[in-house]
Amino acid sequence: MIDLPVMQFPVEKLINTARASRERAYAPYSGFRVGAAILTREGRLYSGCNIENASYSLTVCAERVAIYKAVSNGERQFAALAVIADSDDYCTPCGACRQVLAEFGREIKVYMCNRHGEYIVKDLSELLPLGFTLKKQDMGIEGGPGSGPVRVAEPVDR
Ligand SMILES: O=c1ccn([C@H]2C[C@H](O)[C@@H](CO)O2)c(=O)[nH]1
Ligand SMILES: [Zn+2]
Repeated sequence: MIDLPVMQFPVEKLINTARASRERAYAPYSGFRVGAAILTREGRLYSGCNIENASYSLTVCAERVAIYKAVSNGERQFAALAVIADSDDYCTPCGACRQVLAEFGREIKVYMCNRHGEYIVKDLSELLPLGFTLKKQDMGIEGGPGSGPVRVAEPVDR
């Protein structure tokens, strides 16, 4: 793996990719259009936009769309994520997206942008202190999550 340090990658390119994806946001209910982009440690980019739904709760954030696109293309190692909305405020990822991102590492840089492309940047570990993880011993298997047979939950007595 090349493990491109994030500082070697132009942050503007990451943010511009997120901004371009925002143009494809499907947000007829909130009108709040969001774009995201995630950078792999080998330097590949995946983008996402928010996709809303008439049932509201099925809405998916731009960040998770980007993460899921990347992971479904075989990516697991991430350097940075950018998120941008059409707002003067910095767009910060929701708790669900922080947790989903944390599945793939705590050292990921998160660029939270305003409409002008200005940003604040923090490590995911700062955005999600004490986030939930399964320890090896919780899974009852050697390698931790993903490396062994799936444990099926016991049915609950009613
Ligand atoms: O970081 C965020 C915050 C909100 N949204 C979306 C969800 C919903 O479609 C709309 C309003 O919350 O913005 C994102 O995609 N990312
Ligand atoms: Zn979210």
